[in-house]
Amino acid sequence: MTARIVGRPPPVRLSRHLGSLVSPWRARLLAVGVLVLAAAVVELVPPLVVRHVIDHSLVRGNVRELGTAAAVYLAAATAVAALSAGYGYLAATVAQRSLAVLRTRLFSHLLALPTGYHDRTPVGDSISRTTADIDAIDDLFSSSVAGLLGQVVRLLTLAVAMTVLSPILAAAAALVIPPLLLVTNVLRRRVRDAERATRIAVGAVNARLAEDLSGVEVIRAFGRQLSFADRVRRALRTWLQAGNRSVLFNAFYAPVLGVLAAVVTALLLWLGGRDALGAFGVTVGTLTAFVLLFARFFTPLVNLGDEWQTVQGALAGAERVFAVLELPTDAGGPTGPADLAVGGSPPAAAAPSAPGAACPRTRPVIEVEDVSFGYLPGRPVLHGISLTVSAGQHVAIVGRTGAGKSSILSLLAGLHAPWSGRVALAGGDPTGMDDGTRRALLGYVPQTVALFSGTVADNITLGDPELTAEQVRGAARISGADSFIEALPDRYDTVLSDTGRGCGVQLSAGQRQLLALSRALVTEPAVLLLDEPTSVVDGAGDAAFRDALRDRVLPGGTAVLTVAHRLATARDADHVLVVAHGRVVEEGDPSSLLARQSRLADLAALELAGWDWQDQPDASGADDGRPSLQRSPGAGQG
Ligand SMILES: Nc1ncnc2c1ncn2[C@@H]1O[C@H](COP(=O)(O)OP(=O)(O)OP(=O)(O)O)[C@@H](O)[C@H]1O
Repeated sequence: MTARIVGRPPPVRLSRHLGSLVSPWRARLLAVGVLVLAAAVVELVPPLVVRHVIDHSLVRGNVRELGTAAAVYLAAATAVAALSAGYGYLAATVAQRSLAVLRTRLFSHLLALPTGYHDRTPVGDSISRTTADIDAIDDLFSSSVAGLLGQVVRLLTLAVAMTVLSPILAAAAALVIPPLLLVTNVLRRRVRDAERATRIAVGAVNARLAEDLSGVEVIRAFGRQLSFADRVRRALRTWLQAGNRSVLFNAFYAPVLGVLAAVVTALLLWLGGRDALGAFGVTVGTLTAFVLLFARFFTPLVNLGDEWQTVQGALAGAERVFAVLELPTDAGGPTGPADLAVGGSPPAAAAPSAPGAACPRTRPVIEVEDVSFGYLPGRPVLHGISLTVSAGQHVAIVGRTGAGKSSILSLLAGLHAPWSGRVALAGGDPTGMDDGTRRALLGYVPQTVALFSGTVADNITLGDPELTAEQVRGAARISGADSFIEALPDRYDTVLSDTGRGCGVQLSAGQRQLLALSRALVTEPAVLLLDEPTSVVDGAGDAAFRDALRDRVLPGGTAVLTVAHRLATARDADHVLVVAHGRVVEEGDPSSLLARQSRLADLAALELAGWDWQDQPDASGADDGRPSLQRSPGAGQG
């Protein structure tokens, strides 16, 4: 499945997403609305008190009412402050809770997205969406949303109050509306575009940082610090330019509104000064109160302008977050193995002591039937591949670099779906398995080992509490990891750093591979997919693992499919497939293949002579999988 983020979701989806995000906190939001409305209404009281003081107390010399007026003024102002604090607090709690949910939902969704999405999306970009883009929404939700809501309600109540106070003054003030709408619309679009560009630039910078920092050893070893720093500087410059555009457009908004407000206020005062309003019954007090209300009317507008950048940044961030959430995941409903467990036992419980004991010897556990597949449309890398592996059988795939060996394993691991043909593990589609079935059924060692922060045991169990210390040790003994783990400071409780960096203990590449093997073995799976699992383990370690596989894993009924790095692995297998250019070009049992003139025999002869057959790319298209003569560095003469 091709999962790509194309463009942005239509605005209606954005509001639907944001709505569904906060909907669990409807009651709190309702309380926020009520408090906002109450604050906006109470806020009308101070100007009306001023009008009363001018028209009734000062003009008529009735100073005794001033004390009451002052008390009402103070009470109203205090009530507004209290109500604002109340709705601000409630809105912030809704923001924090809903964004915590959003972060978790986004991360879970990222984990469930098709492998193809992660193949094409830099890790830094995904990190940027889960952190910086949600932070942008957080900025709006936590600190601004209640304020913004308050400003909008305040605008409406002030507009109503001004109209009620003096329709003629309100009509004069309404002259400000057309230029106001024009300015707002132009700046809104500009700031939104700039914020969108900013969010994309932040994603690009994060992607570059993640990539460069994970390759820091290469950069330093090759003396390329300056050039890589320059690449980051260029990405940062794009971010800065987008940010500057947003700030620039935003900076214009408040001053332009200030000028518009001043023009209308001056007009009102000018009309008042020429006594042009007396005919309409506009008193000095009404004019004063109106001007005060009008000034207040502009305060929320200016405040809205100040928050414009935050709002547009949050909307641009929300677009990127929801664009990912709208991508379909791989989980197409559990379609577990049809009848992995003979006699109906669940696969997890089927093999308490011997790996794969649940599978009958004769039926294929791994099935690949006439499969074609590619990562990019129109560029197939596998053509009509077929293979089967039965319980207790070991099949090895050999072939040169880029032949398509790992692609076969990744289809079987359910990381990709085939274009055509059928892939099945114990009769089930590996892309649709639920987690429990997958865990019971499949042990997979990919070519690149990923370790996570945590202890050695955590890395073997991947945090599965069902696995016992005895099972962990058992798996490590089979893989050969047990001996080096026992030598670590806290044995199985030794804390590892995720990538061999950081504060934990660092492992060698070979030790990491043995740990990955233990991880694959610990659930005693019915299927083992091993992609060059001992390629950087020394010869003795490789031989020990091959022995353990033969003596302790295969007899339990586990079906093993190995991409062989060394031909010794292929020799040990029950069946060998030679793959070239995405096709099976030869297959058979290794001893008969080696006994006659075959591609496997050619490869064996070359390996014996010290020629590295595997590291030669399978890209020329000219050969048919027969080895070319390339001597491996440091290899001895045969
Ligand atoms: N994630 C991917 N996206 C696009 N193309 C890919 C991807 N992974 C592999 N390919 C391409 O698919 C082809 C087969 O790759 P694959 O990794 O299956 O080969 P391989 O035989 O396992 O090679 P090696 O021995 O080097 O591991 C190669 O041409 C490679 O460029």
